[in-house]
Order: sequence, then C-alpha cells, then structure tokens
Amino acid sequence: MIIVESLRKLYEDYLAVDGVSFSLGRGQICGLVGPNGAGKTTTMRCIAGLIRATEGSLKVAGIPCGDDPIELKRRLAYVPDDPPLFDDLTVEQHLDFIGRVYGVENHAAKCVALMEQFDLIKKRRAGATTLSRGMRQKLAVACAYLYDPDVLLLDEPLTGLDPPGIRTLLESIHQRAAAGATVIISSHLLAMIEDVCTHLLVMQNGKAEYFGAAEDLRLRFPHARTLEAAYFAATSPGTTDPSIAANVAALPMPPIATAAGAAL
Ligand SMILES: Nc1ncnc2c1ncn2[C@@H]1O[C@H](COP(=O)(O)OP(=O)(O)OP(=O)(O)O)[C@@H](O)[C@H]1O
Repeated sequence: MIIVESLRKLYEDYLAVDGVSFSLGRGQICGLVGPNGAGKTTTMRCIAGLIRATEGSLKVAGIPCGDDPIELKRRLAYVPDDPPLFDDLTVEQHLDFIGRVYGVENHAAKCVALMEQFDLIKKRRAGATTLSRGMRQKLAVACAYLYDPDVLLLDEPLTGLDPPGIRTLLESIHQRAAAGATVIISSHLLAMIEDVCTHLLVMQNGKAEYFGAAEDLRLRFPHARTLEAAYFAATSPGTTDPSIAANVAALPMPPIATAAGAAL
C-alpha cells in the first residue's frame, strides 16, 4: 500500500530526508518516531504528495508519485499536527463539506456517527475558531475518516488530546487497520502508541535508523527493558554496541526540575 524507496528530500541545500526506504501493506500500522527535526513530517508530506521528493520513488495505493494526484487524494488522508480548518465553518459544516466533496454516500449519518465517536456532538454548531486544540485535532481526524481512505497519515495526532480522546483515537486506528487501512502515526509518545503499532520506523538526522516489526526492535536491543528503551538505544549518539546503548537508555531518567523548583 505504501512503498518508499531511497527517498531523499532537500530543502535548498539542507538534506532533511536521506535515503529512506520502507514498505507497508494493508492493515499495518507504523509508528514513526524520532527526535525533533528527524525528518518525520517531511517524509509524511512526501508520501501525501504535498511536497515533491528530490530523489527516490514513492508508490501509494498503487499510484506512483505524481501520476494521479486526484485519485491519491481520494485514497489517502493526511492529518497534520496543526490541522488547517475553515474559520467560517462549524463542526458539522466541515464534515458535511468533506462528505460532499468526496461524494460519500449517506454522509449525513456518517457525520453524526463520527461526531458521536469523537465526542464532538455537543459542539456540532460551534465555529472552528471556538474549538480547543484537542477538538480541532478530533475534527480533523473525523474529516479524514469520513471518506474511508486506504492510507491514513497522522502527524502527532495525540498532541492536545485528553486521555479518553487518546483511547478513542487509538481504538479507532486499530479498527481502521483491521478493516484494511494502512496507517502511519508519528508521535513522540512511543509508550502510548506501541500497543497499536505493528511496525516502527525510527528516524534520526533524516535517516531510517530502524524499520521493521515493532517487537523486533526490542530483540535488536535485548538489554532494553521496554520498547522505549530500545528506541533510545537506537537513537543514542555514537552508539556502536547496541547492548551497551540499551543499558544506558534503560537507566532511570534524572528528575526534571520545574520553575517552582519541584522535581517531576
Ligand atoms: N520548509 C522547510 N524549509 C527548510 N527546512 C525545513 C523545512 N521544513 C522542514 N525543514 C527542516 O527539515 C528538518 C526535518 O524537519 P521535519 O519537520 O521533517 O522534522 P520532524 O521529525 O517532523 O520534527 P518534529 O518532531 O520536531 O516535528 C528540520 O531540520 C527542519 O528544520
């Protein structure tokens, strides 16, 4: 469903993505993790066809990059971390608009079901500018789900969601994948997404440090107690011996001092 081969993306002379390759099939959920600036959003935007790759080849839902942008839009949904909404439309007008544009059959009933699923029903007549950050995120995801895309790219979708919202979203991702969708979910919260991910792509400095089954990352760093520790090991600077790095990463984190002087 997604085939990425030797993807490179230069912003002028800055190499943001450097030779990334991976592929995902139907029903697979890939966690895209890595430090700030690793190239996660850039990779997603290339897959979504929003920016042009400098080199490499991409095929999404059987469509080679650039061949059929309209069909790609029908088959794929990309939800950015700060979703652009229409200031003048209410929650239900957003869903109604997307339903009409994508020609979704019986879209009115689906819109209500999605508003109920994402706890937006009481805000159905609220304008986009009056929504909280988490509500905006939920509305953007609901709009993406409305036309049942084969490929879902969710960039930091957990940011701003409350715990019930996170649970609803992760369950919905699981259900979508069970129905055949391919999902990439980028997040800094690996511990939160690891249960739904079948695969992981760990990026750092524009490169893929790891791609494979989520469980295999832990096997690669046998001393890591958690998947998160294995992730830290994979992204530790100067790591040459995975087992050493994993041990370091598994050490307890030092307390973080707050402005008030208390340790978190
Ligand atoms: N339009 C742009 N022009 C120039 N450089 C860019 C542009 N967009 C991103 N970059 C740079 O490319 C690199 C990768 O950025 P990207 O947004 O893909 O990282 P990311 O892994 O998504 O980061 P984060 O976790 O902070 O969201 C960064 O160094 C960023 O500054």
